Amino acid sequence: MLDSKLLVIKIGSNVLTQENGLPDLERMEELVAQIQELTALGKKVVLVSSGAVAFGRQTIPLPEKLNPVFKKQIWASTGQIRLINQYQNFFEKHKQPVAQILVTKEDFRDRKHFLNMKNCVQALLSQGILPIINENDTVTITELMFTDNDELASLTAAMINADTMMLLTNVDGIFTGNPSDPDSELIEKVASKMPEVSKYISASKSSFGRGGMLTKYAMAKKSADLGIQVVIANGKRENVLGEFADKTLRCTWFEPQKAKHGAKKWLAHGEHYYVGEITINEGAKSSLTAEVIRSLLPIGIIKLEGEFSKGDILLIRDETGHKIGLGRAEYSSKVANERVGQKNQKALIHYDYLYIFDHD
Ligand SMILES: Nc1ncnc2c1ncn2[C@@H]1O[C@H](COP(=O)(O)OP(=O)(O)O)[C@@H](O)[C@H]1O
Ligand SMILES: N[C@@H](CCC(=O)OP(=O)(O)O)C(=O)O
Repeated sequence: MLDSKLLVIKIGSNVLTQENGLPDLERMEELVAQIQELTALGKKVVLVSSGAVAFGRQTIPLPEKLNPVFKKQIWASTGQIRLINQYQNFFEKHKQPVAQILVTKEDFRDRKHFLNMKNCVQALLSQGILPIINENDTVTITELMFTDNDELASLTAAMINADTMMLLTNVDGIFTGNPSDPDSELIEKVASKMPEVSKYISASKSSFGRGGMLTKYAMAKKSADLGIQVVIANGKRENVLGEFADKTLRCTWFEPQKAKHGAKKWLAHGEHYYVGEITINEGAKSSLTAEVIRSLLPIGIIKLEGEFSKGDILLIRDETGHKIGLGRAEYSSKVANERVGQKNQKALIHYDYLYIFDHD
């Protein structure tokens, strides 16, 4: 494990609930105390916490047949108050001010929104205030939803250039089979050149979780590729954060790759957020996938689809339709359409705002 200065800690619903579904306030208070110990060591922490729905469900009984969307909205909106109140009470005992940030997927799509959010988190951290982030569950329904808070944590870690992301759940990490099966072993390290470990992961979830281990794995892998070390560990474990700081923690650790710079990290998560699509010719493809990557000029573009503005994310495909990367538009689709295929035109995607997918 590597040293850490700025970390995103994600706490899953299961960590904060007991088996009977009631909030596990003792655990929550413990984790708050441990976060304070990390802060005392000079580390900066951003918390991504689930638990709103689980806390709401406990206090607001609803008829079985009520529309599930309404149920989620009612439990999330009532539960989030309880969740954040508990955090505030526990952190107050350590004289630690906290802030609540509720976000949607839209906030990560638009680069201006994204930068506003990033600046806000940084401003809070610079004043010694601990941000607690959750999804704004009352307005995010279906396609507006994050897969789960593991995705939100991973976007947050990329946004603030965190060096570490910890996903705290109710198992010690990724096992070679069902974690409750005594023959299953914990996978302690995941490196980029290792064979896929996703084959071990079943779609089963713990009782109150949303995404399951598969999204945790996918998000951990993506973050590690961007240069962020990732730890999947058991948030129910005594002194989990202390052991992390001492580098003695039993967990699954994802080795980070060479760090990518900020804008590329934003783009790397843009696969679900692109507004337009461009198809490029073979010459442009070899130039973009070469060792020394160049900007994408209109001469290499064959086709443009969708209406986009300057700053929007575009998906890049080759002539066979294969997705090869993402980039940020330097100008609108209106201007781009006038320049397609032409020589001596300004790049539609600048090198600094280009993210090429790993190709096999
Ligand atoms: N190979 C595996 N190793 C570890 N956990 C697994 C594996 N396959 C499935 N899981 C399940 O993933 C669950 C954790 O994911 P999830 O329910 O989303 O938790 P959280 O609420 O903390 O986000 C574990 O409780 C476990 O049941
Ligand atoms: N935003 C939701 C959390 C959804 C979620 O991703 O839960 P989990 O899989 O436990 O991290 C809530 O606060 O209830």
